[in-house]
Amino acid sequence: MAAAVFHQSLGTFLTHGQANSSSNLSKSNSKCFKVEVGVFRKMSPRSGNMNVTAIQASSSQTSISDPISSPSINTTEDSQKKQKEAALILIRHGESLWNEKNLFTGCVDVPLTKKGVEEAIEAGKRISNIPVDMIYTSSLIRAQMTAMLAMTQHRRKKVPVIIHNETEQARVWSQIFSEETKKQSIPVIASWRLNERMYGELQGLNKQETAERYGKEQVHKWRRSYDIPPPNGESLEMCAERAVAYFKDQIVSQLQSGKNVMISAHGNSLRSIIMYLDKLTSQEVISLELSTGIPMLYIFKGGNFIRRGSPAGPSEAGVYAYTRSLALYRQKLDEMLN
Ligand SMILES: O=C(O)[C@H](O)COP(=O)(O)O
Repeated sequence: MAAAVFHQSLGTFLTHGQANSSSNLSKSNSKCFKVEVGVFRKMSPRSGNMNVTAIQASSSQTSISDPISSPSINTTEDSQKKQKEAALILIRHGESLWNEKNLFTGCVDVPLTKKGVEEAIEAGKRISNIPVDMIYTSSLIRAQMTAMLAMTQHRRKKVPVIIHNETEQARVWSQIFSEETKKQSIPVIASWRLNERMYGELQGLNKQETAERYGKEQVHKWRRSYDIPPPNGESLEMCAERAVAYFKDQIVSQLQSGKNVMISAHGNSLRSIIMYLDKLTSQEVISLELSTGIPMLYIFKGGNFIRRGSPAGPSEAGVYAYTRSLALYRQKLDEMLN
């Protein structure tokens, strides 16, 4: 399987990067969704029905403008639309050198592997049509590399610029003095609050060997339970206390003002944010797995987060593009280039 997000409540893997994954998705989840024409209704996870993942969108499903066919994105009408909706892209970093070695990583700062670099570039292709106004990353290099590599694929060719506010001097020395250049930049804000959960005394240990030593069940509890921390490390609950708080304090206001936001972070900091966005219970979050390098799209509208699922490929229009016409345009372009 190329990549997957597993969701217990869906009872299935949502596969990506496969030509027919959208239809698989529709079939496998047809019992779980209530899909109305042009609308994805979010069902209560607690009722046993499931949160909605996008299957397909049409141009009537969102009023966010098509950035290719409507380049005049700054008109009054468009900005009114933007006040109502914004896109939120979440991406777990690409494979790191310690993912490859199957070591607990947590807050140890290791870079991407070559495969991780490729995953980040591939992720960038999948979101290349979605205008990005702000980028948030953790303070760890694997998340920052992923964000930067993904943005190399973006159609708008804006330049991601890391904001340095750690000291007054850093802020002053990194100023930009051209309004035009600022417009062509995307601020990148790094915060340790989006870091991977601190894995305590498991950091640097091999996951397989740890399971053999302490038992699979115990290690699974450390890795996936909501409130059981690994020895001297953070539980998901503790990780949520900083990551979700940061999301609510710093990021939601950007979305409310209509800015499209990308967050490049980690398996567990993103699990805690997704738990919040999808209103998952502490039981449901146990089965939430995020693959490396797969962007996930939410639309923020009327104060709600509507999950659009993960970008699956050019033929799966609405999953990753705002409008069907944009997706078809993108598909044609991809076909011409390949
Ligand atoms: O920190 C790590 O080791 C991984 O990035 C996430 O690990 P997990 O899948 O054990 O939570």
